[in-house]
Amino acid sequence: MIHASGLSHRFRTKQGPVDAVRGVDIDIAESELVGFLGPNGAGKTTTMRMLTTLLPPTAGEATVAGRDLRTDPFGVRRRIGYVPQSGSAGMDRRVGDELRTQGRFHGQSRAEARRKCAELLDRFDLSDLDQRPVAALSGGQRRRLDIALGLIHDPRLLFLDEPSTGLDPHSRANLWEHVRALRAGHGTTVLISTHYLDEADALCDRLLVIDHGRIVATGTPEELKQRVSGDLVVFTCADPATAATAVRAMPEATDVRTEGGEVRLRTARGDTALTALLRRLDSAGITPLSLRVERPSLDDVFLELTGHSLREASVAA
Ligand SMILES: Nc1ncnc2c1ncn2[C@@H]1O[C@H](COP(=O)(O)OP(=O)(O)OP(=O)(O)O)[C@@H](O)[C@H]1O
Repeated sequence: MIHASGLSHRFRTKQGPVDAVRGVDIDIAESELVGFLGPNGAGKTTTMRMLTTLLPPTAGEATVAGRDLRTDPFGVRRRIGYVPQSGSAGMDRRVGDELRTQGRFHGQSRAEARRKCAELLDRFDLSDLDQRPVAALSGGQRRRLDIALGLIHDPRLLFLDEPSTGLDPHSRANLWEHVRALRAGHGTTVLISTHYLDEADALCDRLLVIDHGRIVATGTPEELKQRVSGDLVVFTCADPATAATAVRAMPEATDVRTEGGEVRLRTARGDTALTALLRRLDSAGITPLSLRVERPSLDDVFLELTGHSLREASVAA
């Protein structure tokens, strides 16, 4: 659904050139739900603006929804939906009119546009605001309208640039429910950037991690977490030093340490290594008193890949 190679964008500023995106390759299959993660200024929005034809690449090429970005930008636009970070609704328009007009613009009949508008107003808790001017909406309400506008024509490919930012938990849950329903019902492909790592972890099939304009990792959330440093297994027993010596002989265990009366070790898959660990301890005559497995989080992945925590970066922004 998206094939991009060597996609780059250089902004020219008075202070000199800014290489916002540096030779990005992206392949996204039909119906994939892909999370686009990266710290502030990593190049997510610039990449999305190129893929949605809003910004010409300075190098590279891409096919988006089966159409060439450079030679058929209108073909691309007809097939995609884009929810930018900043609002796309006209301030002097009424909420319902804006949605219905957008539906008509995409070729829907009057009745179809009315039906889709009612469905989306309901989905995003905007039904009471049908006649309200956009300028009189709160920030969260406006954000929900932006998302509804991007979804009005049931696009085959949907780009969502930090759609959850500014939404309350209830609206976030509604948004994700809608995104999943779109995929289940229509096979919609979705590229979504988010700073909510828990969302990305739970809901995306695959993640792309970008930093300083380059893709630094791609994989399922599970694959990325495994790549980092494996699970942490922590156990206590009567004699931690002897236990640590016994565990060091295990090929599955790395970085075996004793700390505060606990034995801590890293292993690629904590769940499968547990049986081997328990056998090993048993044969050494050691009985564990407590044992736990800690899986790496996506924030650990971030820290390892980019040198900083996404959580800290987004709080600071
Ligand atoms: N119009 C512009 N002119 C000059 N530099 C720009 C412009 N737009 C973006 N940049 C720079 O390009 C780089 C990438 O910005 P971009 O907005 O793509 O990052 P991002 O990953 O979307 O960040 P965020 O998470 O904060 O939205 C940054 O260094 C940014 O300052």
